[in-house]
Amino acid sequence: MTSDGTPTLPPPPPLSDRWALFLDVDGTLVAFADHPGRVRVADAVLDRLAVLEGTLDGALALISGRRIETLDALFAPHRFAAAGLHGLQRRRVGEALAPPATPPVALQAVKMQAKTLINRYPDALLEDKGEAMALHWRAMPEAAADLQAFAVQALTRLPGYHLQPGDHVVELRPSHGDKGAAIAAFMEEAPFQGRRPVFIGDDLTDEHGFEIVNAHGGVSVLVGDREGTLAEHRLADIDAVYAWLGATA
Ligand SMILES: O=P(O)(O)OC[C@H]1O[C@H](O[C@H]2O[C@H](CO)[C@@H](O)[C@H](O)[C@H]2O)[C@H](O)[C@@H](O)[C@@H]1O
Repeated sequence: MTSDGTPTLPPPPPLSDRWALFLDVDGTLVAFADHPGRVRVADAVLDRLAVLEGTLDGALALISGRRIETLDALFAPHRFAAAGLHGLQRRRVGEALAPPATPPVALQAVKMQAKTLINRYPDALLEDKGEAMALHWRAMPEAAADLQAFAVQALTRLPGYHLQPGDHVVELRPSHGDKGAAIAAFMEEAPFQGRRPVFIGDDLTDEHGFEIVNAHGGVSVLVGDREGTLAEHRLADIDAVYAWLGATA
């Protein structure tokens, strides 16, 4: 039972090779670190994902807030099917990645102002993701209020943009697309089409994915114990994800 009195969610059923597997990255496949560049995917996890991609006939995709270019570096030498920037980017397996879009001039100005603000908080971080940007305070929680207020104010100068709250982070990203839309698009195509989707994620942005997967009669899995989720199953932590995937990290 959670603190608000709702029943604890059950664990997901065992993975079937007839399913389509969609995986969030930070907080699901990799443990959090103070800096986005300091995470690492364990070799055992990489190896297991490569095996699963084969047993699922290619129906495996990473669904992340990071850019796909960053995912390719993290998961090298593998290049999995992926959605990046919370669904703004999407790449099928074996496909070349579309060149990055030019960020709007207004976003460049916001990034410059964010740099000035970040200078007051040496352990906070501006992550420049091209068309999107993230303000991180994991290593400096006292910066949270100022960074969130800055993002709310900056949003008024960014038509077509959306404020994406996350785990010790607030992001400004183009409003079109989300993780659910990316999963739905994969489900329209081989090798995902006709399979039962399963999506595992931990953060608020993953709720879009849970909603779509539920609508497809799939298996939605929250990592951790956040309240108010649409997920119908739960794994306690990253180690439980590894165990469910059959990866020994
Ligand atoms: O959708 P995800 O794959 O979960 O990506 C969400 C964001 O993850 C990264 O930030 C988070 O992880 C960092 C590294 O552990 C951590 O320092 C930060 O506090 C977390 O919010 C990434 O930096 C973002 O770009 C992603 O959108």
